[in-house]
Amino acid sequence: MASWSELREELAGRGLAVASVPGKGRALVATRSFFPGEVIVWQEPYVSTPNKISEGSNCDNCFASRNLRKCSVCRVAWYCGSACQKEEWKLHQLECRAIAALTEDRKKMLTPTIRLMVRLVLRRKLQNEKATPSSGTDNYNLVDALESHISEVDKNQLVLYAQMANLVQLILPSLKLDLKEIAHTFSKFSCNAHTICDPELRPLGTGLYPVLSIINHSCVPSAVLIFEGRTAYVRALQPIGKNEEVSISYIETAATTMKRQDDLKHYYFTCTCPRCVKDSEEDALLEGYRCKDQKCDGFLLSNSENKAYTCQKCSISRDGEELKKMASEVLLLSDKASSFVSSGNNSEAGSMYKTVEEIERKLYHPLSATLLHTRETLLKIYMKLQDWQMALMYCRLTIPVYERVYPPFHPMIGLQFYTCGKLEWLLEYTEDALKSLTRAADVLRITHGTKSEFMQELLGRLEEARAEASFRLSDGDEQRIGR
Ligand SMILES: C[S@@+](CC[C@H](N)C(=O)[O-])C[C@H]1O[C@@H](n2cnc3c(N)ncnc32)[C@H](O)[C@@H]1O
Repeated sequence: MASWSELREELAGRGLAVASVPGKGRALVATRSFFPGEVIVWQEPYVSTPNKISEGSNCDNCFASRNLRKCSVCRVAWYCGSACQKEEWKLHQLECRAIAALTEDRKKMLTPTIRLMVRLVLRRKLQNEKATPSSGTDNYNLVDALESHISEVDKNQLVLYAQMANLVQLILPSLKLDLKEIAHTFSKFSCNAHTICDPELRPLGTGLYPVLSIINHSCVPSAVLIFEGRTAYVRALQPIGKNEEVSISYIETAATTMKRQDDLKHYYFTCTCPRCVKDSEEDALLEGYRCKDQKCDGFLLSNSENKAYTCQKCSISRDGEELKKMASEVLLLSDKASSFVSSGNNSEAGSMYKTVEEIERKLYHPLSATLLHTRETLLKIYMKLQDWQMALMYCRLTIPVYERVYPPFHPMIGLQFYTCGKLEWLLEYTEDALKSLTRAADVLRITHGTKSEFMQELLGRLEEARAEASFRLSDGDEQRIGR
């Protein structure tokens, strides 16, 4: 199996090194500078699986979602064509035999996590037997070295991991597995496996990328992880200097410090990034109430026992009881609205969420995360209802908040401008569409590169909007000079 010196060599060739950082463990560090948008590192998964097993949502090999055909033997794996089937064959043939022998009830227990482990065991076996090649960045030693936090995992979780290990043994009866090691590896999955997403950040599957797993978290990350198919690319979001650590975000960062720390709990560390140790103003904006004076953008802090909340900008106070009453009304209505969403009644859900948004506007700061999420929900609902005008209105309202909570080159900002641009194009607001698509391309060029089908489509739309805008301009000029 490939050695650590091979990994060091491969990383050195890319301008990277593995360092040990007190309190963080291993870290990926730049040994040269990287410019925004530059690919720092990319990797194919050691193992991966689509999220929807048996339903055929994505090709097992390239994660494409078109022209899928089921493996006729195991009826679990899906491929978009014979090339992908061939590429996966050595691994799948072992998996296929094992799955095909399962009863229908056992097959139902084949969750993405269990399947990922089955594939991991088999991939290791293939490399050990030299049936498939290994390299400095593609070998089981890298999986072995992953952080597991096993001594901190709670008892109930350990029992669950042990049961899951037993299930893996039942699926692979011909192999004598070390069940303790398998349970330990499930714990590694929990803090190292990556969710494979499409270009619009919708989750498609799970993969283990042991080199990318060396990268630590920051709530103000210097890099971003984006997938093309199941290939993972880490690109710089800002200039990264020599000897600087490369960081990505493991969580949704448009949230208060408390929420972010809570989301990071299953990684067993407390983030000490600049955003987490800063004062509470940003949190007060994200979760706080708005000033009574609708023109004031100050944030409110409570006095003793939350009886009143005082604006830190103009000193006007709001009554705590009245705010509490409004907040519980919002909760009640949101519950009802979400049950309409679950039952597919989008039209009722839309009108109820609109009422929620109106109350929230009076209650929360314009940059509040709660208000943002309501507007995101309204955007989705009106997209489903094909009410483009309403969808555009809510999309536009989310952008100032995105620009406040995300760094300038965050994919979420680019994607929201893209949605805005597409809606404006549909509604024939050509000038606005051109502006939004330009902003989208400026951001997504950095986070997604320019080569993928997704980016080519965006750049094509941008060209189209540019041509249409200049045609309209020249047409207007011609009309003005009386032709
Ligand atoms: C995906 S691994 C990252 C690489 C890891 N440092 C290692 O040594 O393998 C995730 C784990 O790294 C550590 N980690 C990541 N980001 C951190 C941070 N900002 N501060 C402290 N520890 C961090 C935590 O132990 C976390 O569970």
